[in-house]
Amino acid sequence: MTEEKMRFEAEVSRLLDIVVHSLYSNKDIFLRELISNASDACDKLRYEAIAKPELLAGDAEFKVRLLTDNVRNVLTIADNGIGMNKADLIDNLGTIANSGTAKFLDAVSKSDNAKDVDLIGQFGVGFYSAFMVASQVDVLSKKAGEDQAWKWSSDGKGEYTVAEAEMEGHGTQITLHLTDEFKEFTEEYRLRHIVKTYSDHIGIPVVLMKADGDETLNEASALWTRPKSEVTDEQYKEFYKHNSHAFDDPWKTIHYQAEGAIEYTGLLYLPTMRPFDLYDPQRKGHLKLYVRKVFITEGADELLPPWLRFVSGVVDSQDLPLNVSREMLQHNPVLTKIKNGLTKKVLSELETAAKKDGEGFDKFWETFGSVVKEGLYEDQSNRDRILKIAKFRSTKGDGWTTLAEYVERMKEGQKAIYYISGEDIDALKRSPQLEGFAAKGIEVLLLTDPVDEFWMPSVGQFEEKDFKSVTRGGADLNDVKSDDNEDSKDEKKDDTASDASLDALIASIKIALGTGVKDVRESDRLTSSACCLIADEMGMDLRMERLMKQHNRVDEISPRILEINPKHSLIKKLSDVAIKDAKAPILHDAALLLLDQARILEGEALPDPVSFARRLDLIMEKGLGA
Ligand SMILES: Nc1ncnc2c1ncn2[C@@H]1O[C@H](COP(=O)(O)OP(=O)(O)OP(=O)(O)O)[C@@H](O)[C@H]1O
Repeated sequence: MTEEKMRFEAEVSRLLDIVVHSLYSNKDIFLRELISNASDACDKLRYEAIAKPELLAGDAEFKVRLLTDNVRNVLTIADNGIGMNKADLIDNLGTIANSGTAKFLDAVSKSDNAKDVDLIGQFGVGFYSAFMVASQVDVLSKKAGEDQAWKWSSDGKGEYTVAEAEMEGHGTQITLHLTDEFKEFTEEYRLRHIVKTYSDHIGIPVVLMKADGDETLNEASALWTRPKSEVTDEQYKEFYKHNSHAFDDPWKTIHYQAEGAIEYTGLLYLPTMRPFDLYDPQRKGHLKLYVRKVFITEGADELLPPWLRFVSGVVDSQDLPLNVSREMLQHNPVLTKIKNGLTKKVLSELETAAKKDGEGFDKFWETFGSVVKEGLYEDQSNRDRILKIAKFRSTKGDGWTTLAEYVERMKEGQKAIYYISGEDIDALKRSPQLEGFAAKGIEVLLLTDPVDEFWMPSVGQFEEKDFKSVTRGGADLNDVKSDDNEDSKDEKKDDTASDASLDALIASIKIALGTGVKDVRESDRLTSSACCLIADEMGMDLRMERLMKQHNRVDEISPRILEINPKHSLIKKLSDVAIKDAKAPILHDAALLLLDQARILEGEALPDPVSFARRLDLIMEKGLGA
């Protein structure tokens, strides 16, 4: 028998090192991981056997068997699932096949403290957890439909061997040579307890092989097929962890039976924590499709819209044919109906939570709101319902607000729902474009998710009120009734540069800036800043355009409108100069400085910082009377 010696991929060695050096304080979970893999292997064979029943070779009673030997200190976990051939063993147990594990390593390497349990808690390292309790692991496996069995062995220290082997039937037997410290895992009571705690929901029997007769340790009926009243919270939680490869607790568990035209059982979970790969385009969801308890596929886009991709669980259909292939799932009318049903169910659960559990819902929104908002432009049929539960930050207080609450607070004469968007809440709050709104007591929504730039233009309205960016077009603030003290301020005409002098200043700024700006005009939205940039009414929103530029979706930022504040003392002084001498050299430098200042306020890079610095020096020198 030839034995091949191979080295683990470097990443696996690193992973093993972390696992062995006590990643999880709770060692019991190695058994959950191995039983979970065994049950997945049985699910896979059950599915393959639909088309090729001969793969079962007469062994259709799927089960996981636990064998112990407390003299040799050995625990074996055996299944009659799909099995692995030589290539599978090398691919699955010698490299990082699982993208989640690769991400895990990535995250650990970025963390200062490799024992950062919160971070690590989000990941499962599956098979490799066996090395937490064993000094050597042997995997004997035969793939269903093949004749040759293989044995994989390793002490987890950098190398493993693969050799031809003998084995009856197909499946996988994982033998753990336990270290003395973990002798307890050959004790029947320990295994009974662990299986009950972590693997009770597994749909196939987990059987402890004993001298005095075998004992099935788990319930062995798929959890979702049991009546709700017979499932405990703990069991729901464990199933969530197993099914979703998650380590948090679910925020909501939705277990229901859909009856009528289409019959299916849904067991859906809304997580508490954001899965680390939620924005990874390669990510597969964790909603599994079963047809009458036979596993068909996982993470099918046909089951849930992308804006609900954080939902995990199981859907078991009565109406699909058992031999449905994964390819046949696309455009399948039954599946489309199930998808609509699941979406409505989750939405109504969210609506109820928004009404009855404000705090819980706010936390959910904080974690998943940016994903749910994708539904506002992707899912026309549910747009209105999503818009009603959507929450926003605003210039009123630090909490969240709904659009309905915003509308209730709108000022007399205010026609639009105002918003400003950008990357950072605090920077947004300081935007000069907000000054006039603040002075009139008008609330402005503060949007910081990139997705906001996409749904805003396509949704356009809420309760017939237009959404309007405060960085685009006219502010229309004159129609809104001011708070009393502000009215009197407005009336103080001598506070403002005269029309004629302001016109002269605007004309000279326009000449100085040329095509660098689209227009220069008087602002009604500024109170304390001298100037700001605004996008054209018809143009793209300032921040939207910047975002598109970052993603190379537009080549050039288009010229903006420079608004100047006629009440600002600098503008007044410049206006006085302009009316006396339109060609005064200071006006040219001042125009360029004002534009650069407005760019800085926008958080934009200056096109020519050297000239900016030179001009600033010059003006400072003049100020010092040099
Ligand atoms: N008992 C088994 N029978 C057949 N294949 C198995 C078995 N155990 C593991 N494998 C294979 O090895 C792969 C790696 O297993 P591992 O537990 O490391 O990751 P995983 O199960 O894919 O993901 P996770 O650990 O996040 O649940 C599995 O995807 C599977 O293909």
